[in-house]
Amino acid sequence: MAFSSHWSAPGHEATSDISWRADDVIERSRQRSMGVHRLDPGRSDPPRVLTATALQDHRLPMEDLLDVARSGMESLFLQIRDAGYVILLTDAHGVAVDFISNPLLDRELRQAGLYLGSCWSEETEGTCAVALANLEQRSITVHHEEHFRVPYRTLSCSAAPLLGVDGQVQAVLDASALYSPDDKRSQHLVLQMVKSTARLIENAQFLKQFDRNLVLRLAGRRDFLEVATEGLLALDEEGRIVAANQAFLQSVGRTPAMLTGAHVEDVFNARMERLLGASLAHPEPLALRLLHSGERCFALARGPRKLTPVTERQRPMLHTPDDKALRELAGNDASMTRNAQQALRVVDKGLAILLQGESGTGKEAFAKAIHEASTRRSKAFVAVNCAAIPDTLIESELFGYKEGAFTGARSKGARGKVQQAHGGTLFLDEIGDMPLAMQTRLLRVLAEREVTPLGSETSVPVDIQIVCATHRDLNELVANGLFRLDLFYRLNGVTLALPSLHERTDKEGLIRQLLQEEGRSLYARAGTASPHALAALQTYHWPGNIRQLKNILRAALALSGGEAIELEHLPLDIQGAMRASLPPPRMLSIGLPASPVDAAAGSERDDLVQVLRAHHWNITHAARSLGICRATVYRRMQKLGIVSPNQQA
Ligand SMILES: Nc1ncnc2c1ncn2[C@@H]1O[C@H](COP(=O)(O)OP(=O)(O)OP(=O)(O)O)[C@@H](O)[C@H]1O
Repeated sequence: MAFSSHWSAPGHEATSDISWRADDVIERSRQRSMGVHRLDPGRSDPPRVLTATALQDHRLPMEDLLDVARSGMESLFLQIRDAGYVILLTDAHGVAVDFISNPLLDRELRQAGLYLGSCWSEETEGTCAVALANLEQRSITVHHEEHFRVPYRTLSCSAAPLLGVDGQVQAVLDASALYSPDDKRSQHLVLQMVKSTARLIENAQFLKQFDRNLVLRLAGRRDFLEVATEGLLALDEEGRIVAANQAFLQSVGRTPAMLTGAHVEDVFNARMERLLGASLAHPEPLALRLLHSGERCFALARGPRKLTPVTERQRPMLHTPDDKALRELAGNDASMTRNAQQALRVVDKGLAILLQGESGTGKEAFAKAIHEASTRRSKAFVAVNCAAIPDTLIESELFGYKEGAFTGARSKGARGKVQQAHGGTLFLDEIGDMPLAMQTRLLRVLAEREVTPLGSETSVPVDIQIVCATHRDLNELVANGLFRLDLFYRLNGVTLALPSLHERTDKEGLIRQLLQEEGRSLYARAGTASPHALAALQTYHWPGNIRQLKNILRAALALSGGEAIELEHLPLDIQGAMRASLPPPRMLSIGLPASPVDAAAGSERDDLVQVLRAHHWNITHAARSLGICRATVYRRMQKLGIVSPNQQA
């Protein structure tokens, strides 16, 4: 097969490979859907849609690709949106990790399973384009009745795999329409567009991945070399092949394993010095010949990206993630630790971060800690509570206004919060409460990275990290038309769910830490609490989360005059919760005191029972909270006749 004719084809697939026929592939998949996966074609429910957190687990490993793929998806969407297409990018498991659509069709698309987070695999959905592009590593259209499941039989879906340099499917790009003509040939052009966008994304990803290598851009035709690269080869400084893109591998009929490590001089009739020389001088196409076939091709060499040498003076300016604040907030809680780790992975990647959690769970504190961990930490952290600003003021507050835009007290003009956050972080709290008109303006700022103050004709460039927070379910707001879907995509680059205080597994440590901090701030010494008071604080359900805990500790320390907090210094509902949580003593103890002489022992026993109960009878934890060793707790339990519930008959 001629090398150059290969490369002049729109995609890199071997189109003349007669063993591959889409109809056969679809038929085999339909048989598997029935016989192997045992699916019911008439089932009416749409595909499963992952929760925001589960979706994040699929998005995180693909961060780099998502970034590059976004541009390709947007340009494809612009070309075919008016024909009613939506664009999906799925990972290798068929999970839609990115999605672009017309928000007006949102409800209908969701019902059809075309949605962010939907799962398209042959095992669960039967024959569909995403699954087949993935399984067959080919581009394919699955049209109307070809879908296995009845609910999808109005859809037309064209999908192409994105292959990594190892030849494995990294993702699948798909364009789907809810309605289309019956004739499948109407989809031919769309399939070609999906295919060439997939190639563009693969190549852009390749160039990004190997920006520190010498890269040869190859094409069969000299004239198109600069505008339509086909083959890509990354070389190390000695001229060995580090990676090749799929188009090159297909053209020379090699697998990645066969080519990796080979020397470029064993592949082309060119000396490495000549290639290097070409990359350093101005880029002139080089005419090369492939040694194995004698075919001619043309190459442009791109030199490795120059790394700016680091001088001693510059070094302190370099970013080393400062995770101290995030670590402190995470404490010893597993889900907070995971949140902090994820935040550190995405910081400075240009992704918006969405924090979800009840009021007082520390969303703003977490947003500040993200700012501290970023390269932006020396710039402003600007917080805006979207729920607290009246609708009439929010526009000028966020975007600012030009002198003369208003009369009276506001006649002078002001920079909005977006501009104030330039170079730093903008924290948009209660984003779910932002009015729809403002959402549109915010979307424009995020897309165009510039802001136009009210009354002004000129826009100002802005560079901001966005962190948003909400206690509301944005998915539900989107479904009810109260939140723009496209803004939702822009904002939830990463979603982190902050646990409520009663869910935290390190509550005791957190209480002690805050007690110390509040004591130091009020009386310049660490605050303490009696075992009773500590147990009560741990038992309470804390509807107001950390903010409520801080306030109560502060008030209790004030009432105790800086001495150890006792139960009586705590609000009645906390005292009450403690008592209500105690089971009747009869259930817990044997050998009740028989005489008044034993009254003191009785109260000692009650105290110990309370602490044990607060720690769910975990002796280690109870011992730690009392500041004594486990053996002492056991000894006291024995002496006072306390038997833990799981040892009672
Ligand atoms: N892990 C933590 N350790 C210590 N203090 C914390 C922690 N998390 C939050 N706080 C403190 O708790 C209080 C409430 O936190 P914050 O204002 O960040 O909550 P929020 O979720 O943004 O609340 P809202 O939704 O009501 O705006 C603040 O005083 C904050 O400093």
